[in-house]
Amino acid sequence: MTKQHTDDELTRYILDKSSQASQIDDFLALALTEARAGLPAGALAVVLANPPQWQILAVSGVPEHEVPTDVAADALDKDNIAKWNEWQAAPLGNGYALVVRDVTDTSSLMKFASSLAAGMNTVRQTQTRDRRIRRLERILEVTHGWGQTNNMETLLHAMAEAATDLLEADRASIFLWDRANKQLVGRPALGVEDGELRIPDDAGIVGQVIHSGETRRVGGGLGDEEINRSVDETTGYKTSTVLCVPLTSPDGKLLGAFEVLNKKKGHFSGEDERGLTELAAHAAVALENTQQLEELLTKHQQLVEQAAEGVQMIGNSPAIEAVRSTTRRIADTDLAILILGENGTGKEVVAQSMHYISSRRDQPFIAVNCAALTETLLESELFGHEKGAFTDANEARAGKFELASGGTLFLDEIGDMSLSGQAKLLRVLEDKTVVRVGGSTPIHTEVRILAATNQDLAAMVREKKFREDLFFRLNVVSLELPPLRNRGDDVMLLAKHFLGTFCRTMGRKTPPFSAAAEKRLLAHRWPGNVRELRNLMERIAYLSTGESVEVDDLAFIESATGDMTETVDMNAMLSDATKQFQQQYIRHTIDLTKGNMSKAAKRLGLHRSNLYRKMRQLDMGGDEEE
Ligand SMILES: Nc1ncnc2c1ncn2[C@@H]1O[C@H](COP(=O)(O)OP(=O)(O)OP(=O)(O)O)[C@@H](O)[C@H]1O
Repeated sequence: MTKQHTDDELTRYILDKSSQASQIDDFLALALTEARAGLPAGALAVVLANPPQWQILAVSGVPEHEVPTDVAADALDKDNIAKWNEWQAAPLGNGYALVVRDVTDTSSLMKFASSLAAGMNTVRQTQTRDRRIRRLERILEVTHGWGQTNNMETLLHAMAEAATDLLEADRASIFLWDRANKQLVGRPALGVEDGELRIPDDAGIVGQVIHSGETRRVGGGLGDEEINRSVDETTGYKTSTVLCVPLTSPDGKLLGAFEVLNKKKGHFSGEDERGLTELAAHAAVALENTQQLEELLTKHQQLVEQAAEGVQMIGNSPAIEAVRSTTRRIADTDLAILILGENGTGKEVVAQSMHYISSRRDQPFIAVNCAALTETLLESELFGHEKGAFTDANEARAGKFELASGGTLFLDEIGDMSLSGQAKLLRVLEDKTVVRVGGSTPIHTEVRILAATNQDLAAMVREKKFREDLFFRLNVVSLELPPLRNRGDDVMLLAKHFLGTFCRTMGRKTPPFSAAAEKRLLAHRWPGNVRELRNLMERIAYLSTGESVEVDDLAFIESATGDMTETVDMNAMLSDATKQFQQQYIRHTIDLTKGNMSKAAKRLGLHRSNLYRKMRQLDMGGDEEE
């Protein structure tokens, strides 16, 4: 048999085996054994350069540790046969090399090396095809049940689970595109309170996929800076690798994006990309079939609308009209606003209405009462803390400034904030960043601040209890809510509104107010303002039993028959002081006569109709006649 003949036989053998093999190891074992006899060779090995190491894939006639890798490195470097003593090496492409000992015929060696390289390629293709088939089978297996379920939540969970499993990732989320609100709704959003993550539709990698309709693979040193860290901050999760594909329905409608995070080993591959694309195609069909898709997207909208409807600022008095119109005018600015007024005058109501008529309405409204927490707790509540920042800080936590980002943060009782808290607040207002307690990294936040107080902040500035720079910053626009006693007939509007609401929840018909009861309500000083009135109406709804609300039902009104304990503001102008005194004196007299206006007028030496006129002049309400 000629040498040429043996070489050809070896080549045929190699190609034959490569078309049957499904595993590279099996193929190499057969090929090397055959070549040892055919070439012939004393020993053979196939190695892979995997810097800084070498991987020995197969050996014949030599233990693994005796395979010389330097000669293989030489061969790869010059892309040609290399020699070292009785050893030779030939490159096989893609970092693979064949290493042989005691081969005399270099031309046979080269022929064998090239058929071995071709054979390895064939086996690799078979392996890829097999993996693809297995992946498709697995996809069919997991997606089989999807068509049956009509429950969006279950479906989304199943999809995320299938993706994490199939792609060996740590997490997966499906982002549905809420076009109307330019938002992406992430489900399931593990680690987020109430399981829903909403981000602007142009944020981060998912945003790019939505807008370009193209797959993105990021992380592990490639485009890391594009990962949206603010989402990580919300979830407390550290994203290192991301694969995100568009979620497109069969008729080409872009429904959202399917994202997997953190490949357990290494980075997401092109094969992972194909796998997720296939899974996404199935997911899109299943999702389209659930009627809940629309519901999910509209649910949030409905919740926002409900919340917005719940915030009603009742009142027609000129002072309230003025507040309402200023609120509308400044709602869509990002200005920090100071809302002033006694306790219970509706400062939070104003803050909420401003939020719900602004373009921030789809984002959170968060209220914090600065007087309710100790100095340390308040700072960690507002600015968040890093792990170990203080004894109980077992893990890092985002503060309200971060959580409210994109929305509104209402800081009630701002006068009670510590000076160091005030310094941090100023920083948020000036450069839109917060630094967590115990941390040093500034975190960006797009929050709008509305602050409220019933204290005299200017006086506090003089006493050095409140930072002057912060005061000026907050005081650019301020809104003043008048006490209820100065809102005239609004008292009755509010009383009827509250009584109606409470009676409806109790399933009870709302009783009307007797004329005497109305007068009594209008004459009261309302030291607790709207809150006091609301509480009173709640008690009446539960406790009164008559067809109408009578003066006797109002016995709960504080100091209704009490002494005249009110005082006139000694800093007021004479005309205001006189007005205040007259209001108080009339109220006191009406209280004494238990709301009997004729008796009250008599005691005051006035005709009854003159008393009503006087009350109207003094903004005390007072529509005519019982
Ligand atoms: N104009 C209004 N229309 C309807 N309800 C109101 C109005 N003003 C206040 N309320 C109701 O009165 C109660 C007290 O209002 P709110 O909490 O807004 O007052 P506040 O000034 O923020 O009080 P505090 O200073 O004590 O925090 C709430 O139940 C609120 O819904």
